[in-house]
Amino acid sequence: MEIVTAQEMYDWDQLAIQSAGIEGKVLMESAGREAARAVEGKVERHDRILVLIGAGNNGGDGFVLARTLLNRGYHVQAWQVVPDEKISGDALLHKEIYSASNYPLLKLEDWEEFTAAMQSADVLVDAMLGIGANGPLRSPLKEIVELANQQSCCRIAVDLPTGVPADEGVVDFDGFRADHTIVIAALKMSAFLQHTRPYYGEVEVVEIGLPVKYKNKGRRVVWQADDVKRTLPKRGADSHKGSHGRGLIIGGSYSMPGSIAVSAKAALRSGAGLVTVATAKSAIPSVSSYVQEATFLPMNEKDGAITGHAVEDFQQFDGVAVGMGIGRNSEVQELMSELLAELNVPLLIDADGLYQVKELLEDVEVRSAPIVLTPHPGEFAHLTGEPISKVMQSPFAYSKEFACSHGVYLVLKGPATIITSPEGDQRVDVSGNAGLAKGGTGDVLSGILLAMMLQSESFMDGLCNGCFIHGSTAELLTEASHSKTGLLATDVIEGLSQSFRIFS
Ligand SMILES: NC(=O)C1=CN([C@@H]2O[C@H](COP(=O)(O)OP(=O)(O)OC[C@H]3O[C@@H](n4cnc5c(N)ncnc54)[C@H](OP(=O)(O)O)[C@@H]3O)[C@@H](O)[C@H]2O)[C@@H](O)CC1
Ligand SMILES: [K+]
Repeated sequence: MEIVTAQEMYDWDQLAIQSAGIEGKVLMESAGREAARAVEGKVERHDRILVLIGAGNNGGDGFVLARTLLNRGYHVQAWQVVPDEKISGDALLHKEIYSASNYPLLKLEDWEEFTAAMQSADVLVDAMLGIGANGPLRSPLKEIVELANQQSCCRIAVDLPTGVPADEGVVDFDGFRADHTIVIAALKMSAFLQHTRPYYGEVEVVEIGLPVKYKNKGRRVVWQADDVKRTLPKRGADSHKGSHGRGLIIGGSYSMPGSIAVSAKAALRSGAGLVTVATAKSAIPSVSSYVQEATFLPMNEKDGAITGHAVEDFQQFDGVAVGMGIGRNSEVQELMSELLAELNVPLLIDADGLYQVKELLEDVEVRSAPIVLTPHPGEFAHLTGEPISKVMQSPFAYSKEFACSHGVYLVLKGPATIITSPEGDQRVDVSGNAGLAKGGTGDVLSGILLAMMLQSESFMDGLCNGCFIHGSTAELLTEASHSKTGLLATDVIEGLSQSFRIFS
């Protein structure tokens, strides 16, 4: 499913109109009718529905939606909240069709009357402003949004909640706080940003007949269950442990053995053929007691942390994950530098390894074997040298800039995880829930991703599948047996088998 900016949506729309000959008024009819159908799924027959209609094409959708719901016998009041002269083009045509259907159109002239109507509505439908939002909300939309947000009724937005920017990077806005947003044709970027996402409520996308042939080439999409089922590698009947890759996990220390233990176990549970753990000698007993299926490469240590360099021993592996619980001392920096320069296999870097990589970005750029970086927002801010708030206002742009300029796969973790390829393709994984907001879950993800790197033909598919499986496992567990409060990283590992049964 596509994720677009406002401009990309307009381009798609224009191509459909010019090249496929679908007229704008036809698209508007489809958009309004599909939105009406979606509204029907969220309201009761007896609900009093108030449709707020603005000046642009979003308002045009509102005229179609109001007419459609009235035709179907719903209790609807249509309120045009802008002066007549503001309405033109396709929206004006649909206003005329609405009026020709003999349905009453109310106009915002008396604020008291309008307030009373809002207060007695069970459902407010916002068709005031969509992707054409330009700058902070002006009167009267600003006051209407404020009033609408004070009501305790159900709020439904068409395409975008009024005032919420479609694109990333805009933080200063007032927005309609929707319980549901019915998105027209394609998801807008702001549905995935932490500062705009809460305005959307539940999201439903409706298809309006835009020819897919002209769409945005799929360079920014949501990765969904069907994609996982289509691309997750199957285990052949005649495969052996060597067919599924030999993975190495480097990290851990005497005082932090858990991170590497859960990574190793998660990699094995995700199908890696063989997993070896390279860690401080003193950490091996505790790691091995949790993950009996792994083999070990003992590393020299100082104060319980890795100091040894053994890159020649690492060349035999098909993929390496480094950084979990490894610590931040200068010897680790040397090891990271050596890994980047000498190890010629795919390398995933997480946690403390990311901290070290900040100083080694030039080595990252010249490395020919793939590199995967898996930061959370704080780690990504550190890598970019920008404040976390700035990075998270425009995570698509920052991710793309970073992945392309350094030639890495970037997995920017969060409620909407953005996975970016070195070529700038982006996919978003929205699986998972608040149960994952706990220590150790990132280490589990690193283990899953290593296993996917070992087994997938396409790196991007593998990384996206790994993120999806991780999040979906948390969802499955909290639906079936666990609470979000009590969920542990180790529970997620134990739940992986169930997820692979569903998605393989
Ligand atoms: N793309 C598609 O495939 C299809 C798209 N469709 C629909 O069209 C929508 C896009 O329509 P659009 O381009 O007319 O923009 P839209 O959001 O209605 O806003 C424009 C109006 O808002 C006003 N306005 C702007 N900023 C403002 C502010 N800060 N505060 C107050 N007012 C402000 C602006 O006023 P002006 O600046 O001109 O004075 C102008 O009157 C899209 O979201 C979808 O719903 C479907 O119908 C069919 C297929
Ligand atoms: K809207």
